[in-house]
Amino acid sequence: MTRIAELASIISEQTRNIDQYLNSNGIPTPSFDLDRALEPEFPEQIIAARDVVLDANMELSELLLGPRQTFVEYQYNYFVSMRALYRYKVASAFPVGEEATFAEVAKNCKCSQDNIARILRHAITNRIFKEVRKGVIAHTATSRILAEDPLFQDYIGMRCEEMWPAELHTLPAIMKWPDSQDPAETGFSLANNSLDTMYNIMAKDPTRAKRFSGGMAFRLTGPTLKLSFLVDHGPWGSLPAGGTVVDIGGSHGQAVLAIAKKFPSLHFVVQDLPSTIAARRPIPEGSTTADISFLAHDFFTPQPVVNAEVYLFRWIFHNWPDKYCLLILENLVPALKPGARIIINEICLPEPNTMSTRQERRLRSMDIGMLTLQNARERSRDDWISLFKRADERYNFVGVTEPKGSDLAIIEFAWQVDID
Ligand SMILES: C[S@@+](CC[C@H](N)C(=O)[O-])C[C@H]1O[C@@H](n2cnc3c(N)ncnc32)[C@H](O)[C@@H]1O
Repeated sequence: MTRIAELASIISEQTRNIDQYLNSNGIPTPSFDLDRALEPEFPEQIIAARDVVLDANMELSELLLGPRQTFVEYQYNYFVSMRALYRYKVASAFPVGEEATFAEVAKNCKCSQDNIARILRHAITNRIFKEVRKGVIAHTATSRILAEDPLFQDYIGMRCEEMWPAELHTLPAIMKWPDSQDPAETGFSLANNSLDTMYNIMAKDPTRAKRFSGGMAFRLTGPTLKLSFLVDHGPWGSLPAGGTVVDIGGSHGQAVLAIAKKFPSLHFVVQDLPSTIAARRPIPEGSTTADISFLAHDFFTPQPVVNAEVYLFRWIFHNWPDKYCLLILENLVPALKPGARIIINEICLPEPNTMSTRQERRLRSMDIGMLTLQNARERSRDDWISLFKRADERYNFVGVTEPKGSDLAIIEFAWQVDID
């Protein structure tokens, strides 16, 4: 059997499994119709089947296109129409469920009719709106989310207005500052005509900062970043009752709250910068009986909570070049008791050829994204071990758990003792 026939057969077999699941659960077939704005919550085996289909489907398409056409067909100007939809607020130019002519949309968006028609017809090829009759459009599920979900709007804004220009400047930044470990020498800095870091640039513009954090919040709702992976696969059940877990850079305490709901006998401390701690949302009343406290702490200074059982870092180190990660880890050392566990919840980049190309592409894209924004990086298992050992030889690597379906692994170190 040729590879393309093999792929077609994988797709056929797994699609049949998904189809059977949808039928037996009364779930309508996937579509971009208006009423399909929300993806159903699939069980683990259906998510796995879907991944197999998507991986095989991507390989099949690329094989059939061939090396040159795969590149030519790549949508290198995807963000031109997407950015225009965002800037002109096209999705809000007419009500969901109704129709509008190009002329009406152009008038409401204060854009020329010719441009709006070209932008829309490009976007329509990505299933954002549909042209129901010549020159008349209606919403699809995608344009509906764009009209109704403020966090999705922020995400699109962040992609088009922040990431895209910064990506264009990433290579010039690498050439200007080779191997820089300075978060102010990046594509993002160049795109902003600045010699400052992304965080400082954002801090000067509350509107952009709010959009960025909304975009990040949207990303965090994605199925591959669910907190349940950390709750179900972390070491929480093996900790003594009353044991302390410190979530460093824990933002508003989302991760801690998820863990606390299942392990209420633990004591939790959420640390973040003073501004984040001051702006935090209160823990919803009745959501957990666990003891959760918040503490302003800069992780580049010595850790004030000593002798905790666990120090958790979720999505922290990938924001920083090695030089800064070493500082964070060195500042943790004086607080550690023998056997203290350091839990990292982040991407663990795969060894070559151990993951499907589609999934590896997603992780490698995140790595390039971190380079673009902060001269930071995603790390492999060897990178993690080397980083911790460079910080202090007494950090012992325990292991990596990679929950199925999760982009983030659980990487564990123990202080001074060997844990198998
Ligand atoms: C990518 S977010 C991760 C938030 C959270 N751990 C999560 O998983 O959603 C990075 C967090 O690090 C915090 N942070 C940045 N610099 C910090 C510092 N010097 N000290 C403490 N927290 C910091 C940010 O405020 C932000 O909440």
